[in-house]
Amino acid sequence: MKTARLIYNPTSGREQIRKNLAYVLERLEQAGYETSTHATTGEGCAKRAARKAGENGYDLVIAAGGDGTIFEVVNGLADLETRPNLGLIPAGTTNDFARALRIPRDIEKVCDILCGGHFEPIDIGRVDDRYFINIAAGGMLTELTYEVPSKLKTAVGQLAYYIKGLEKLPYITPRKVKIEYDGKLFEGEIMMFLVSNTNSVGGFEKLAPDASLQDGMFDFILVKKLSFPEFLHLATLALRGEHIHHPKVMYVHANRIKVQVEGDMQLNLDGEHGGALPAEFVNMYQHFQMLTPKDRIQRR
Ligand SMILES: Nc1ncnc2c1ncn2[C@@H]1O[C@H](COP(=O)(O)OP(=O)(O)OP(=O)(O)O)[C@@H](O)[C@H]1O
Repeated sequence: MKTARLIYNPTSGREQIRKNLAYVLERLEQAGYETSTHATTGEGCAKRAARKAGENGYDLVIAAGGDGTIFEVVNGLADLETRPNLGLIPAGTTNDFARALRIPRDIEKVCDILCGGHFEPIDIGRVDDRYFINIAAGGMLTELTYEVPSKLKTAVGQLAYYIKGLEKLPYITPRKVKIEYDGKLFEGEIMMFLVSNTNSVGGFEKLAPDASLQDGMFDFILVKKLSFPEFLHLATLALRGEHIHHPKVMYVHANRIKVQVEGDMQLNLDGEHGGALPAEFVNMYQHFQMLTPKDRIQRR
């Protein structure tokens, strides 16, 4: 019999996951998995539980929660020589990664995917000894994902990010950077940068419109210095995926990106605080096998 470890965050999103546990376990059993569960208790718990599951030889590790839970699970497993397959139950507020993989929130459909046996290889990103699955970002507004209080997210969902964002807009200033990417160089003042592994970031589905999870490349987006009205215009273009043609935006594909900054800039990794820059981002080609919908359209 195959073995699965279901690691879930009982506080994710609107706290639905616990109610669905019995159903999920029954479906996994029918699909031939002997499954055990682990409820996380706080920061770092999902990472430790995933690591242990990997070391104990589980065939499948399922992360149930928001992007933060998946981030921890991936970080617990990524540097193991033999890694279990990954499954995902989206139960967070934004669920960018699940959205990128076209994994719905409906629990029956999620179980169809978990039990369907359709695996796809996926890339992940590495920064020093840490990993990310969705996005690494620095600069303007990128700190929002970990500054928004969990209670506010539970109450109003994604709107919480926009409320906090408006509060911060007047305090934003550009930063001087030196960026090396696949042998090329950019030097100048920027508002923000995004190193994206998927096309779905912060609830914007078209922020990195060409991103593929299987090509060994990041979509690298850089927003150069701009005025407040220019920024607002850019934000509206971003909703339609048209920002990449804006003259103040640089959009390239790269496998390895090194960012150095003058002064302080904090790093955001998959929505969590990732320390301060400088940093080097490396794409780890098809590092995991992941359960995905059979009819998912593959890019590039
Ligand atoms: N039992 C718990 N009580 C409080 N916090 C927890 C618990 N278990 C995990 N956490 C914290 O929750 C964070 C991850 O939350 P998660 O991403 O799953 O949900 P979310 O914040 O609702 O969703 P999203 O990231 O999509 O906005 C973890 O990094 C961890 O610090």
